[in-house]
Amino acid sequence: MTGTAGGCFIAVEGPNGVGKSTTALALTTRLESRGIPVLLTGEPSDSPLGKLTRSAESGLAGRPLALAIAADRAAHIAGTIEPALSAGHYVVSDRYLPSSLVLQRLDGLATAEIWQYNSFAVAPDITFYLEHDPAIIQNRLNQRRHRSRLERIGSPKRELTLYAEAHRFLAALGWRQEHIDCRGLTTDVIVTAMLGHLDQPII
Ligand SMILES: Nc1ncnc2c1ncn2[C@@H]1O[C@H](COP(=O)(O)OP(=O)(O)O)[C@@H](O)[C@H]1O
Ligand SMILES: Cc1cn([C@H]2C[C@H](O)[C@@H](COP(=O)(O)OP(=O)(O)O)O2)c(=O)[nH]c1=O
Repeated sequence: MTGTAGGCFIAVEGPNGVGKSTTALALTTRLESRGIPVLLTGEPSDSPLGKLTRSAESGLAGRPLALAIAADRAAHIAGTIEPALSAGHYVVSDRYLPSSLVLQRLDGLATAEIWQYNSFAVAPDITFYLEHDPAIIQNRLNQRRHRSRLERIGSPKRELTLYAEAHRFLAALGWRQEHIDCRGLTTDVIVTAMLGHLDQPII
């Protein structure tokens, strides 16, 4: 997506509980503080289709869930991400296609089938994979009152392994991806590390 009128598409990925939502919000706030217009978004999206997908997650599983997530992603790209980039905005997405390469695999699908449903997806300018000690992530998840079906069948360790496989798969397709080991790092430091990886580093 690079070159879209100054816009920059950043995906924030990583296992449940690693800190994606916290970091995506902090990244957005930091960019805005530098005068950059930013759209903070995420998947499933907050459109009616995304909300339906989110609420149906305990009832839908496997292939039907994968297709619903892919449909929401197609609408999210065409209706939200691309228009923001065309307007020269930065876009920060809390989860994107790599989440499907992890969560739909947890749900029993093979990578080839997941890719078949998602091959339309534009590559972000950069995708960040947040990583942490699986025991610490698990501790965080244990504090949550509600845990989704996929959160319950996965584990931080398994998700980290599947993210490493997703990284290899997408690297072969030319995606630009960076890992950030969050152990012992404050959110501010993580955001600074992310900004240092951008084509036009932001201080
Ligand atoms: N850098 C950090 N240091 C310490 N705790 C963090 C950090 N980032 C996030 N957290 C905490 O970890 C928990 C999970 O974060 P969250 O952003 O909801 O994760 P995710 O969106 O990946 O599920 C929250 O309680 C959050 O406050
Ligand atoms: C983005 C994405 C989400 N999901 C599902 C898994 C989750 O149970 C659900 C919601 O995502 P999640 O990020 O866990 O929700 P929250 O924002 O509430 O923490 O959507 C997929 O199965 N595949 C995907 O690619």
